[in-house]
Amino acid sequence: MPFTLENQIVLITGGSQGLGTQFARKYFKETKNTKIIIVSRSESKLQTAIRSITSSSLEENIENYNLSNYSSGKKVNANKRLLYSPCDLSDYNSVSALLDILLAQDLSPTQIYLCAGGSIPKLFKDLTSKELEMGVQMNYLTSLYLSHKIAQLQLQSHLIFFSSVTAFFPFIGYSQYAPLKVSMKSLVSILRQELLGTNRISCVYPGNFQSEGFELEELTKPEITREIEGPSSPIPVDRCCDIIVKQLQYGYDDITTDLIGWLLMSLDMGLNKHNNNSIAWMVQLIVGALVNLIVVPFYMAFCKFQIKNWFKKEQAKKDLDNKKKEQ
Ligand SMILES: NC(=O)C1=CN([C@@H]2O[C@H](COP(=O)(O)OP(=O)(O)OC[C@H]3O[C@@H](n4cnc5c(N)ncnc54)[C@H](OP(=O)(O)O)[C@@H]3O)[C@@H](O)[C@H]2O)C=CC1
Ligand SMILES: CCCCCCCCCCCCCCCC(=O)[C@@H](N)CO
Repeated sequence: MPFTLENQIVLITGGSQGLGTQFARKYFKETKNTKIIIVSRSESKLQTAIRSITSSSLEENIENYNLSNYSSGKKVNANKRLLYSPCDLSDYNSVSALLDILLAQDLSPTQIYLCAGGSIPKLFKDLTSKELEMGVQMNYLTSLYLSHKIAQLQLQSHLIFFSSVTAFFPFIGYSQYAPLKVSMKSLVSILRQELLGTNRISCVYPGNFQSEGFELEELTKPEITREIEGPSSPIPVDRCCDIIVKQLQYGYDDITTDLIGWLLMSLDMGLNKHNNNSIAWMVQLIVGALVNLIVVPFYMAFCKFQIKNWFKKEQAKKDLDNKKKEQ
């Protein structure tokens, strides 16, 4: 079935900012009949997103957009195309309640963008237990619980998961985040087998793009992490959104958003990238095999040198600070 924006019911998690809001904006502006529901924990952020998408004045009663205000007795107005619903998707019961409301309002989603996620880049030893827990909740449980409910309800939604380039190459500074994005890749592979024939399942592996989340992670990102991810300079969020939609329209289901992401995915083809036998896939497979053989051993030696050097510089800085304190 061809991928279209029109005549859909689109559920977007992580829709209160960043890429999620951008998808909602694109559907709202480029379609006439598609209904869009944005979900995240914070009602105020969702309302801000609604106002920015509809460029509606502050006076308009924003509560009219709140799906939670409608019960089975009070139906959503048929011409209401944009709605929001506060929901902590890392809480299973909240996810169940969200789906109950959607089904009661005849809003069974045809497309679901599982954008909720985010990272706190730090060295592993510097992370707090709360930050570790948040990493699992935001980057795995939010997608796990929602896709589990979709599978149990046997809804035939097109599921679009969001992993990251770090799933192909987890590296220093992303211990709170990358392991969960690798888990996302693994879950997608299994669901493609278990939901074969009922759900189209896509997985996006973005490189860096500008968003509120990206700005936040820059605050704690170790310099060595920034150095390694240098080749993935952040692209505008609208460009990232358009790249993803274009590839979905081409029929691709393993999607990257920049060249380095494509290259790193080529190194990770394995048993799970054979779901769209095409020339593009063949080229990527051959490039990956050659680069794995010829470039990767040298790059990994260089990367190890970079990291060792960085630790030496950090230690020198600490020794200098200690000397100053002693004087
Ligand atoms: N920006 C980048 O460079 C990259 C991002 N990605 C991935 O792309 C996706 C979108 O990224 P980006 O736009 O930067 O995201 P942001 O960090 O800007 O926004 C994250 C969104 O997730 C929501 N969210 C977080 N936790 C929960 C929860 N428990 N339940 C419901 N909603 C939740 C937040 O809303 P609220 O706080 O209201 O809950 C917010 O809307 C993420 O999965 C991210 O990991 C991948 C590679 C690069
Ligand atoms: C042949 C070998 C060449 C290897 C080159 C290595 C280059 C690594 C680029 C990594 C880019 C990581 C982007 C992370 C985006 C993300 O998920 C975070 N912003 C969190 O949101």
